[in-house]
Amino acid sequence: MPSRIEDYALIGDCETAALVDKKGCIDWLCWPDFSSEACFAALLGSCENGYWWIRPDDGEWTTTRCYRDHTLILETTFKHSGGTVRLIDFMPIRERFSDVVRIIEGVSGRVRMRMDLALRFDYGRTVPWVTRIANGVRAVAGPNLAMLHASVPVHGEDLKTVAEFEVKQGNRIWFTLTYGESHRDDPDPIDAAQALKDTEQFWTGWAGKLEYEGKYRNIVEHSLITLKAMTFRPTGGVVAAMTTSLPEFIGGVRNWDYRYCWLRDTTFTLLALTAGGYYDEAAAWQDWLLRALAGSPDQIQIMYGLRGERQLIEWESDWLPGYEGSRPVRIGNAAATQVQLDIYGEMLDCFFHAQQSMGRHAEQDFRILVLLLEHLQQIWPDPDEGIWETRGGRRQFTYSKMMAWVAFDRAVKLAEQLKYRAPVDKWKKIRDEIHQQVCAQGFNQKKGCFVQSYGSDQLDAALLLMPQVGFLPGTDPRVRATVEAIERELMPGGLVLRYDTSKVEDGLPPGEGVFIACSFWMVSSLKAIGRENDARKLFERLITLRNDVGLLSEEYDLKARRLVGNFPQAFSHIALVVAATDLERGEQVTGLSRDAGAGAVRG
Ligand SMILES: OC[C@H]1O[C@H](O[C@H]2O[C@H](CO)[C@@H](O)[C@H](O)[C@H]2O)[C@H](O)[C@@H](O)[C@@H]1O
Repeated sequence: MPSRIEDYALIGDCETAALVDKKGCIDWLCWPDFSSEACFAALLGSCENGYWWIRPDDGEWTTTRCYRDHTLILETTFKHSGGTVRLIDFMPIRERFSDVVRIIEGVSGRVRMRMDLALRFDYGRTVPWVTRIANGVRAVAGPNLAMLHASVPVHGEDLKTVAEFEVKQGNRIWFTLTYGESHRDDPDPIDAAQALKDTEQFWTGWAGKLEYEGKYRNIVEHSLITLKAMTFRPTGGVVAAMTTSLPEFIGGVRNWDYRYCWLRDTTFTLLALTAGGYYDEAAAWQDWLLRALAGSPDQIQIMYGLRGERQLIEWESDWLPGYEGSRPVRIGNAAATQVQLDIYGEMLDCFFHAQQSMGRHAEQDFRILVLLLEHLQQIWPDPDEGIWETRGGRRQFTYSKMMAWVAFDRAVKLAEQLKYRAPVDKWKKIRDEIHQQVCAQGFNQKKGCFVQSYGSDQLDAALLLMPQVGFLPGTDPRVRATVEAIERELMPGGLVLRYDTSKVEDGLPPGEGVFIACSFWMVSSLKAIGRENDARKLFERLITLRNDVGLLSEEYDLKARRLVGNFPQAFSHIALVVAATDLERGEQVTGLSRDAGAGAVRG
C-alpha cells in the first residue's frame, strides 16, 4: 500500500524527479525523463511495482523530515531506541548521467539499518537482470541500465538488492544509483560527498536570486524551487506535475497523466517565475514555445511533450492497480487533441509580460503571434473543451472567450508599444466584439453574475481570473457579484471547487476535491474586490494544506482531509506564488500579467 499523497517529498535533477515517503521509501521515479517509464511505481500499485527503501532494520522508530534550507535536498531523521540516524536524499543536477544519492549519517547511538532496492522497469512490470560489480550491482532491462554503488556490501534476495549495516554516531554510509543506456558504456560512479556539496551550491545559488521580499518569502521560495524542479532543463518545458493518475477522487476514474507541458500551465509558471525575478527560465520557456509552435497555426496543440513532441497517445496500464485502487492508470493524455481557446490569451499575455519585464522581443517572434491571431480570428466564435478539458462535448465557455479577448488585447498593446506592422485596427474591432459578446451572453441576468458557458446557470471558478486579466476591474459590480456567487455556491468548507461536477456534464462520473489553484485565485479576487482581510485569511488557511515539506497536489478532499490529484502540481504552486505576490502589493490587483494593468481594464 503506498503512503498518503501528502506523505511524499520531492527530489529531482531538473530532468526527472522521485517521490520519497516519510518512511524513507522512494515509490516513484521515471527514468531518464519526467515522462519516461517509471522504474519505481509502487505509488500506483504495491511493492511488486518497484521501490527503494532505507530504514532501521528492526524495532519501532519514528521520522521527521525537512529540506535543507533553500534546497531540494531532503533530510529524513529516524529516531530509534538505539539512536538517531539521518538519511539525506537528493539528485545532483544532471550533467551526463542521472543519479539518485542516498547518504546515511549516524547522529547518535547505534542503529542497525536495512536497504531494499527493487527496480521494476516499464512502469513496475519488468524485473531487470542483475549482475554483481565492484561495490554494487548492474541492472539491465531492455534499453535501461541502472548501476548501484554502495559503501557497504550488498546481496541479492527475493528479486531485490539488499544491504544490512550498522550506523554509529559519526558514521557516513552512501548509496548511489545511476541511470544509463544499456547499449552504451557504463556510467562511472559519482562521489556522493562532492555531489552533495555541488547540489547544495546549485540550489542555494538559485534560491538566492529570489526578488520577492514579502511576509511569505520562505513559502514562495519553496514553491519556486518546486517549479524549477519541474522545469525540464534541456528544453525549458515545464511539466504540469511529475506523476500520472494520482486520483482526483480516491477510488475514482479522474486519473490523468500530467507529465507533459501544457501551454496554459507553463505560461502561468513563467509569470510566477518572472514575478520572483527568474528571467532565464522564462526566456528558455519562450524559446521552447516558439519551437513547439513551429508548423501550421491550425495544428497548434494545447500541450506538448518535454521537447515539444506532439504525439501523447493515451493508453491504460492493465497491470498497475492504481493509487489506493483508483483505476485506470493512464499514460499519455488524450486532451492533447482538444480545442481550448484560452491558450491563445495565455500565450499572448505571457509574451506581453516578457516584453514588459525583460524587454525581450524580436519582430520575427511577433510574426508567429500574428499567424496565431489570424487563426484565432477564424475560430474564436466556435465552442471548445475549455480550461477544464471537459470530455463531455464542446461548449461556448465564458472563460475561453474572455481569454480570446486577452489575446487580441495584448497583441494590440505589443504592436503599438513596439511599433510593429500589424492589423491593429482589425484586432481592436475583434477585441471589442468579444468583450461585448461575453458581457451579453456570458452574464446570466437572472443570477446576476457571469456563468460557465453561454446560456448556462452554472458557475465556474476560472471566472475568478476576470479582474486579474484586466477584462473588468474588481470594482465592477458584475465582477463582485460573480466572485460572491462563487463564494456562496462553489466553496463547500471554505475552499473552491472549479465547478459543480454533479450539475455540469463533463463526460465523467461526478465527484472531485476542491481545486487548490482556484482557491488561491479566490485570494487574489477577494483582494481585487476590496476584501483584503478575507483574502489574507483564506491565504493563511490555504498554506496549511501544504504538506510537512511545503508541497501541494492539485486538489484537496475536504471530507477525508487529504491531498488528492497529481503531485506536486505546478498549477497549485504557481497560484500560491501569484496570490502571495498580490497580497503584498499595495494597490488592488489589476492584471494577471502585472503590467497589463490599467490599460487593459475596460468598462
Ligand atoms: O478533469 C479533466 C481533465 O483533467 C486534467 O486537466 C487538468 O489539469 C491540467 C494540467 O494541470 C490543466 O491544464 C487543466 O486546466 C485541468 O483541467 C487532465 O489533464 C485532462 O486530460 C482531463 O480531461
